[in-house]
Amino acid sequence: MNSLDYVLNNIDSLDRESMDEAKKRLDRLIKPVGSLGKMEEICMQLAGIYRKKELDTSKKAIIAFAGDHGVYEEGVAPDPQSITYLQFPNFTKGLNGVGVISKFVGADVIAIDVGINCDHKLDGVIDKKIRKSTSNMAKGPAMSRDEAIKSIEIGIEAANECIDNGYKLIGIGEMGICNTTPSSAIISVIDGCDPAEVTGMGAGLKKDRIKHKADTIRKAIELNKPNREDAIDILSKVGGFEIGSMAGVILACSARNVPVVLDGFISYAAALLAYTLNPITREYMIASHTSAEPGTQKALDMLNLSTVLNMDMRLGEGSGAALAFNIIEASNYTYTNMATFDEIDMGR
Ligand SMILES: O=C(O)c1ccc[n+]([C@@H]2O[C@H](COP(=O)([O-])O)[C@@H](O)[C@H]2O)c1
Ligand SMILES: Cc1cc2nc[nH]c2cc1C
Repeated sequence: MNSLDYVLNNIDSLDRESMDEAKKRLDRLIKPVGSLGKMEEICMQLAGIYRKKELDTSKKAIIAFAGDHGVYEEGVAPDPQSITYLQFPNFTKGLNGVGVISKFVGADVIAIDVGINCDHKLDGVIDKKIRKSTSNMAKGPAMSRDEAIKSIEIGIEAANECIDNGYKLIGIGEMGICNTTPSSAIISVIDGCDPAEVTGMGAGLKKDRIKHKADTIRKAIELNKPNREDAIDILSKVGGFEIGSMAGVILACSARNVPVVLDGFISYAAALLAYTLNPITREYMIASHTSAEPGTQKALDMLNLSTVLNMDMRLGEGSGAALAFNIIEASNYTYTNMATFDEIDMGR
């Protein structure tokens, strides 16, 4: 049930009949046909995912993973690596961006350490540490193939546990100083573009260091030669533990008929890995917001997804996914509670 092979073999396309039923209801609501725009698309997608026209998005969670990155030593991130372990416990205390927004929207946050570079136990954090940080991808593969699969299976297990506990809407989040570097690498490999096209400031890298960051990514790709058609190869050579786990959540949600809400730039890299493993997964994704990181549009284009919100956010953590929960729930509430032309005489 938690194995990658099992999940990959159990992902089906959305249920067209339920989507058609939802569309029929949407077209009977007292409004011009299609006038609720993306709210309507979301409701039809939810109906296709849940395989029924009655939608329940009330119990929701952000599953966030944290890990550190060996490539940090190349000077590609602006902040001390210790921020990863200092910030992660704040996720479940309602103190940081994702914590506060989740509190506001009534979502739970689950925080899982898959590779933070610290030895001590972190308050409110589930310990699934694979290793204290990946290896430096500018010098060799970031992780072994077995570790890559393990990172995905940790994500699958976490999502399955949430779904067993009744969660109906799941968002993905992350924390990892330096993780825009492997994210840009993954997006560049899958797109086939030069890393410079998809590399940006991350958490605030100075403009004159961005070229060095792109050069480092190019060096890592040239050295490791990831196969762009093999997601496990890409993850193991230029990825990160938390990125693999986020991909695992996407795969499990797709196999269990639960919508999965993407967050920012790092989540797009995870989504592209899941999509490369099984393209049907994109039908289960809701892209919450357009990250300010360059490379965003390329990633979203490859996934053929458009975002719910455009807020110039680049915090990560799951903050954008949590914020979009409100829009998704409002869409469902409107679809469920608006009157229809059959119920009210509107002269037609
Ligand atoms: O979500 C995004 O689009 C996003 C864009 C830039 C940075 N971040 C966050 O900042 C960290 C990575 O930035 P960096 O510069 O250290 O690679 C990591 O903890 C992410 O959560 C997140
Ligand atoms: C404080 C801080 C919080 C973050 N949350 C996600 N990435 C981050 C990076 C920093 C530096």
